[in-house]
Amino acid sequence: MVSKALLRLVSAVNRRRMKLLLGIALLAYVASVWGNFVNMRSMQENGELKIESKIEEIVEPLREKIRDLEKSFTQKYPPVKFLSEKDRKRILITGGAGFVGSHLTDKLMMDGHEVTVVDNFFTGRKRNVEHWIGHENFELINHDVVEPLYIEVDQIYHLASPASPPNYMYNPIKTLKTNAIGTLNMLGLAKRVGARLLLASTSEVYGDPEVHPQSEDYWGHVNPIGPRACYDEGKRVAETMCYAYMKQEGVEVRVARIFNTFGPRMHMNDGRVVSNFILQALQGEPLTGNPEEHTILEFAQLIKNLVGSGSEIQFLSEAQDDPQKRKPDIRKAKMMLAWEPVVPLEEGLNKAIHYFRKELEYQANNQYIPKPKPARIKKGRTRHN
Ligand SMILES: O=C(O)[C@H]1O[C@H](OP(=O)(O)OP(=O)(O)OC[C@H]2O[C@@H](n3ccc(=O)[nH]c3=O)[C@H](O)[C@@H]2O)[C@H](O)[C@@H](O)[C@@H]1O
Repeated sequence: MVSKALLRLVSAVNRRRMKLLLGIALLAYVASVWGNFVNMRSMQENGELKIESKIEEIVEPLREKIRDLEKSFTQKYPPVKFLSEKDRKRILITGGAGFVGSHLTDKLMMDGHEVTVVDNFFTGRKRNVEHWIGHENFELINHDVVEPLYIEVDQIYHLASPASPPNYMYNPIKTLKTNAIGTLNMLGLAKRVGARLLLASTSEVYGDPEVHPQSEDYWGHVNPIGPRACYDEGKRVAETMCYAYMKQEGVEVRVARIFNTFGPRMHMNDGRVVSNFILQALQGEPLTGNPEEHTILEFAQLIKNLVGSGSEIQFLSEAQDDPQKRKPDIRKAKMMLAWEPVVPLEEGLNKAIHYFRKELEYQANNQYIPKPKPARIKKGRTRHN
């Protein structure tokens, strides 16, 4: 009896235990299912976050591209003055994509005129005037002035010609054609439309000058068959043609004899002293100074210091017909035009250095670093210009 009662008691206890155990197991099961569910949820959320950030990584540069595109559609041009029809001139600038021409383009555009740039891009570059492309007052024509040009304009600035020795000596006959035939064509155009023409001439019309400084009435000292003659004589005949058209045809002409200039937008391969020295100093190469010209040596030292370069200064033999000394006598220009240079040497050099540093970076990014080369005459090659 006792044993039966004991068994019932034990089994009752066990049933309760079993129930308890079952309850606990059920709870554990529910908890684990819930846990898994929560885990999966958070994994899913994590996954969603990861996907979202991946999408963001891809989309953000696209958004940036769209913003750039939007900006380019609403492109802001440099500020342009409004000129009435009466005051607004139609101006042709030959060589307007070059170093000097593109700055003139900026000035005349900002003054509110309609500017047509004509350039064959031998030394000029589209980059120099790209900020005006699309502007209603601006037009860019790829044309060689050796070919006639028929357009209607009020003024002509005739700058088209290579201007640095390596460039104009590259193809001397082409340089002669550009200055002779090109200037003839522009004067013919000026005559037909009654436009005033300004010729960009050069200090090289003085050759290796025998007077110092050089004034407008000095006739010059040019070797007519030397390596620089294509440019020197080309510009001299261009000047002669301007005054012949003035006297014979009544064309209004102006001649500006530009001395050695330098600054932003100068071509990397220009080959003149300032760009050569700056590029050499920036690239840690020797500055090739002329021994006879003390001022050139000073110049080399100044550029070296401004660049902060470790380049040495190297003395080479001088180039044939290289002018020994040149300095403009600007008294007349000052008196009649109230003109005188306004940018001090160091400021101008710093601007040029800043520009060339950027150009070197640009070239390096495009895997091409040109080095200024000394001028040389190419022999035995047929050209078809
Ligand atoms: O050989 C001559 O006897 C004549 O040469 C020129 O007259 P022309 O050859 O008719 O030429 P221009 O009108 O002066 O024009 C010179 C060049 O400019 C070019 N041109 C003319 C006009 C124009 O709009 N665009 C243009 O490119 C023509 O190719 C032309 O060959 C002189 O102007 C005349 O005085 C001279 O008598």
